[in-house]
Amino acid sequence: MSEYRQELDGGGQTLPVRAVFEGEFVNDGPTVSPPSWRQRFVNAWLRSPRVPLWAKDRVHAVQAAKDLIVAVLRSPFRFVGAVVRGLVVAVRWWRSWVTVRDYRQAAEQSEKLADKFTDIRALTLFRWKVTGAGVAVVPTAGLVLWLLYGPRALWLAGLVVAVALAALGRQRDGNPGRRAVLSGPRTLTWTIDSQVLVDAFRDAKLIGKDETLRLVERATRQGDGWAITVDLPATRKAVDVVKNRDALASALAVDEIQLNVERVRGNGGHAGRVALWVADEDPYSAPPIRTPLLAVERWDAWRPVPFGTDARGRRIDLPLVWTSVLIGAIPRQGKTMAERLAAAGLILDPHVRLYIADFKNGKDWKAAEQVAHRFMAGDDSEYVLTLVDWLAELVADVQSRYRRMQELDDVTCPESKVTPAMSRDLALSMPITALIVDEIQIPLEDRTPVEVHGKKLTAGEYCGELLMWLAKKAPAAGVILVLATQRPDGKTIPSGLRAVLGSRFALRVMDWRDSNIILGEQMNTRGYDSSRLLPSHKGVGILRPDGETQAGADVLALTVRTFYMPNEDWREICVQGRVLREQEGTLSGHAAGQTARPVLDHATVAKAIGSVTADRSESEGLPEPLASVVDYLADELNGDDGRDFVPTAELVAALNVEPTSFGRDMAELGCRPTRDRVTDGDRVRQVRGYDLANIRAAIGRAGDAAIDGEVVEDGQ
Ligand SMILES: Nc1ncnc2c1ncn2[C@@H]1O[C@H](COP(=O)(O)OP(=O)(O)OP(=O)(O)O)[C@@H](O)[C@H]1O
Repeated sequence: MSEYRQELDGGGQTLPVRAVFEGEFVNDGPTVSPPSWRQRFVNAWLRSPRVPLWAKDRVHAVQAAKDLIVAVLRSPFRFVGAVVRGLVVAVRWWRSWVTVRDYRQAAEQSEKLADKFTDIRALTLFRWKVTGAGVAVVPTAGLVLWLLYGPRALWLAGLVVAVALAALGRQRDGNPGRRAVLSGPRTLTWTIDSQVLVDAFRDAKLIGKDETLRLVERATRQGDGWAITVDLPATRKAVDVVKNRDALASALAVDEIQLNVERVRGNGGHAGRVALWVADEDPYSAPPIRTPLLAVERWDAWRPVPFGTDARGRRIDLPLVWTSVLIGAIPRQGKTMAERLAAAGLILDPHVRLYIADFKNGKDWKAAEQVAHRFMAGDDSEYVLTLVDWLAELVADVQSRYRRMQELDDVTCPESKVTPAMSRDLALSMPITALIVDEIQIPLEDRTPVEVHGKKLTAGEYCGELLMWLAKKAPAAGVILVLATQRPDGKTIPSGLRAVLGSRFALRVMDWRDSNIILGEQMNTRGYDSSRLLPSHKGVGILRPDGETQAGADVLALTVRTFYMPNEDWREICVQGRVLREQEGTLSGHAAGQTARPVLDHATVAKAIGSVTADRSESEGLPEPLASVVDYLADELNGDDGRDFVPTAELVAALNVEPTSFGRDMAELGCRPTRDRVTDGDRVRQVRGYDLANIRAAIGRAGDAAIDGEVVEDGQ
């Protein structure tokens, strides 16, 4: 048998490695000894569903002990309460008995009260007599007992009666009439009496009248609130509970901001398992917490950046590398603060290159000037055009990165993605690069005409195109976008751009539509609607992270309150960022005093992003029905290898339009139908339809008209 020799890393030492034959089972690992009986017992104990949770876990054991002490301390009061309720029940029963209520009601219903009146009266009289006899007998019996056995017998008899009354008056499920009409605040009673929680789920219509919950983890104190995990009945879904959090909050009599509902996923969870956490009070009313970044000397941009805390006070970090972030809110809700928090982590990593564009033109970003490779603060068209240049520079950079990555060996660059080592290697020149834009709606809405690759566009549209390309392609090459907008409406931020921004953070907005625009479609129906956040909750928003957060890998979105970073802290971080860059020799561009503008070839960039004509045509600015046609044929209009004719019947069916008016509207836009042959299975037929070249020409005409119109408007 031949033997190969394998060299160990570094040591130069060689070890013989036996040849391995195909199909041979190889087990080179250390032999695993079977678990001892003790380990087996512990494993079985921990896994058994029959062993209660308190016997497995210290936290639950402590909670169970606390519950027991509370129950013991409360028991005398509960007993007295039950006796009083029993007495009330007994008196009510006696009253209805002595007045022969059932007989009387039956006679009333059958309208024979007059006939039965004498009988009823006689029976009432008789029952009063029995009552009188009872009243006479009971004290006499008591006296006899006392004389015969002394006072102890009386105590014993009293105890028996009290126990009987307590049994009669004990709180039972579905006992109408036993509950006070106004039972006072319901808050937190569910932590003691789980029936209250079941009732709340029923009241919120999350489970049916005959259904109940199964307790997975009893109520325990966690942070400043109570946590409990329950299983819903089969067929009921945890996502519905998340969705109808408000109804549950109402049923539990707490503000919805205090109620945190999460679906328990992965191992130990399933589609019907819900973890609830109810805060004792508004978790966001406490003073804000300062960013922990103040305490660190430097940060690694590859580590998620400390962003804020969730309602339970858990720290939530925001992963930034390989993704891009969109932050949206109405003014004065903490948008800039959130964006600066993301930026702070990047500033404290001297290997990160920063492009910072502040279209708010305030002092919020001023301090970052000393670390930024490119920096500007302003809001007129001149700045928008500068941003366009930056974007073009970034597109060219990303392309050059991909080209260079192809040439790198697999050890340095295992995939077409920048690695931490690559991003820090100055020779490779592929640092993590962040483009941070505040008030992105300003450049996106800018109407300055620009001509790119022979096409007329507005600067805003071109910005949108470039940003879209970057958001799609750049994160893997180490270029991150962090965009914040004050106007999160559908028109301002093109849907194509929104779709490719991985992480979203929505602070308070005006209505659920705006919230969906930031967080993604249908998010309000899944229970995430940032328009419901309170105006007083500055810095509180819904985070839809791209990747794992401390709340778990599978959490769709969570409410986060950002850390607080006033200007002095921000300045301190920027100063530290500069010191670090100076030490590492990574200070460049604007921060290093270089004012040279990038040398750009917009034609190459436009060609690279390829979509200037086609993507732009995605409905925006085009009249109907051309916009719908363009959306439907998007890929075919973009590609050269698609078909060049589309049958009218296909368009009419796909767009669900009336054929005659569709033909007329298309003709008005200069698109006349022609006849062409199409293959339908084995047959070749001649049908009416439109040449794609005609449609492209119509798009061009309509687009030019739109831009010309805008220029005239601007000029007025
Ligand atoms: N996490 C937070 N905790 C407490 N207060 C905060 C928090 N975040 C922001 N704020 C406060 O909210 C106010 C608005 O913050 P910021 O300037 O970031 O809002 P903005 O949405 O960027 O405003 P604009 O739309 O005017 O640019 C500030 O006074 C700030 O102190």
